[in-house]
Amino acid sequence: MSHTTEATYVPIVHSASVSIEVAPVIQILEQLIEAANLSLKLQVTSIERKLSQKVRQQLSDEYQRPVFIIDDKGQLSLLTHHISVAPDWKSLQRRVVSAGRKSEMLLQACKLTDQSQVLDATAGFGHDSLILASTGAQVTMLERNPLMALLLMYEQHLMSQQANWQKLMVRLKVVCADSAQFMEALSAANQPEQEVSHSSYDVIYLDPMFPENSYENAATGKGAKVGKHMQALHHIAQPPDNTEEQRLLTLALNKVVPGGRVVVKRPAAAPLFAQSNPDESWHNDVLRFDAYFNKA
Ligand SMILES: C[S@@+](CC[C@H](N)C(=O)[O-])C[C@H]1O[C@@H](n2cnc3c(N)ncnc32)[C@H](O)[C@@H]1O
Repeated sequence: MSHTTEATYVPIVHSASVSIEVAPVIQILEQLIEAANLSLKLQVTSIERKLSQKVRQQLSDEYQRPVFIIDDKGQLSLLTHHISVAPDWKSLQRRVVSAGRKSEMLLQACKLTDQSQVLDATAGFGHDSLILASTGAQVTMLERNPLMALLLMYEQHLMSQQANWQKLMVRLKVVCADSAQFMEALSAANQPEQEVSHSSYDVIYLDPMFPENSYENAATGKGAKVGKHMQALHHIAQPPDNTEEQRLLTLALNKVVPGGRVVVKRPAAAPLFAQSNPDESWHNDVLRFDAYFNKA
């Protein structure tokens, strides 16, 4: 999707004593920004201090907006509101390997084969995309926040260098786009070819933001604490309102093949997405996956 908006300047901070070479990291990020036409411009800053937790908090307060940091091992993270997070796909290795056994509720709900084409319409840190792609399915990952999209693209680039991740990496495609606009444009003649290889998908997956307290049990007020990744996202992404939910569900149902499905992830006790009753639902104490079938 091409961006005509003015580029956002993003600080990217590293310690002067970092033990890796920073220039190649910046070069790759700039290449990714250019190739995906992201509306971002990096402002590289080297600081004398090490990036300890205290220094990260100071940087967060100083900038008052999301900042990229490159830590002393060369890892790229997004720092926002004192929290620094990275996709860290390696940490999912065990789940990715065992996901083939369909032990994941996400996969029970999505019912994929190695021929499936999936659209993850709310990619975030890409964790669910990895589980989806572990089945052999092809996954197009949509992320509308350009900082998050760049984090995903960089992670995919890094993991593609690892021999045991390469097969999985080629099944993922990260696109920086608003998913409603992307789905609307799927059948439009003017959609740039490099971003769209399909006019419809077997499964469209939605994991939209929800209010931070949605995991709480309505009766007791207690519940699962939101993880660090979600805490960070709550500072940079908003939950959809009812109109946006309706739009996303309607578009998604129109863009799955007959017999295909739209799967929506929700906190277990959250209200129905777009106030629509699912055709089937899977849940545990924390999460719910609601599936809507294209019965055409
Ligand atoms: C709850 S997170 C998804 C987490 C993801 N499932 C994972 O496993 O990491 C939602 C993400 O979707 C993105 N998002 C929300 N609405 C979107 C939309 N309409 N189009 C594209 N991305 C969207 C947000 O910026 C955020 O990064």
